[in-house]
Amino acid sequence: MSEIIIATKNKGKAEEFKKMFASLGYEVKTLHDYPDMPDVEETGTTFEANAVLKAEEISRLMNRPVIADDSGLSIDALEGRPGIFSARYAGEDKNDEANIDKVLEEMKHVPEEKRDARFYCALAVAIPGKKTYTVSGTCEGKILYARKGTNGFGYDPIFWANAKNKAMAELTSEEKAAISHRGQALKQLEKDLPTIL
Ligand SMILES: O=c1[nH]c(=O)c2ncn([C@@H]3O[C@H](COP(=O)(O)OP(=O)(O)OP(=O)(O)O)[C@@H](O)[C@H]3O)c2[nH]1
Ligand SMILES: [Mg+2]
Repeated sequence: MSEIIIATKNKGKAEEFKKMFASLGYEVKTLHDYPDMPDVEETGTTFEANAVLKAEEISRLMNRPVIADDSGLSIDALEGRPGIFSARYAGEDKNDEANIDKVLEEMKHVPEEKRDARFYCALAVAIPGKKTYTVSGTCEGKILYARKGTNGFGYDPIFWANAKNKAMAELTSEEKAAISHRGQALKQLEKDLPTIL
C-alpha cells in the first residue's frame, strides 16, 4: 500500500483522511506520526493560500510529496465568519466546544431563513521540484439553534447538511464523506492524482 503524508495535526481531519484514502489504496501518515515537524503559521488570507503554506513547508522539510488541508465554516449572517479563523474562533487553544458556543451565541437571534452557511475545504499537493496543485470542495447547509448528533468534529453538531437533511454530526463517516467539502475536494483530487504524482 503506498503511503501518503497529510500535513495536519487535527485529529478529526486525520481520521477522515485515513478512511477516505484507505478506499483508494493509500495509507495515511499525519504530523502525529512526525511530531518533530513544526506548526506552520497560517498567515495567508485564503483557504488555498494556507493549504499551500502548510503543504510546501512540510514537503520542503521532508523532501517528499505532502498534502495539506485548510478548511472552515463560512456563515452568511456573520459576513463569512469564522472562515479561515474557524479553528481558533473562540481562542488560540482551538476548542471545538467553545467555538460552537460562540457561533450559537452570535446566531441566537438570526431567523431560520438567514442561517445559510457552507463548509469549504482547500487541499494543496506539494511535490519537490513540481508546481503545487490545489483543489477545493464545498458543502451547503444551515446553522442550527442547538447541537444535534455526536459524530464528526468541529462545528458538525450545529451544521445542518442540506444534501442529507440531517445534522452533519448525525451522519456516519461514509455518509459525511459522500457530501462533505473534504469529500468533494478529494473526489476531484482522485481524478487528477495520476497526472500530479
Ligand atoms: O464541523 C466541522 N466539520 C468539518 O468537516 C470541518 N472541517 C474544518 N472544520 C473547521 O475548520 C477548522 C480547520 O482549520 P484548519 O484548516 O486550520 O485546521 P486545524 O488548525 O484544525 O489543523 P491543521 O490541519 O491546520 O493542522 C477546524 O478546526 C474546524 O473548526 C470543520 N468543522
Ligand atoms: Mg490550522
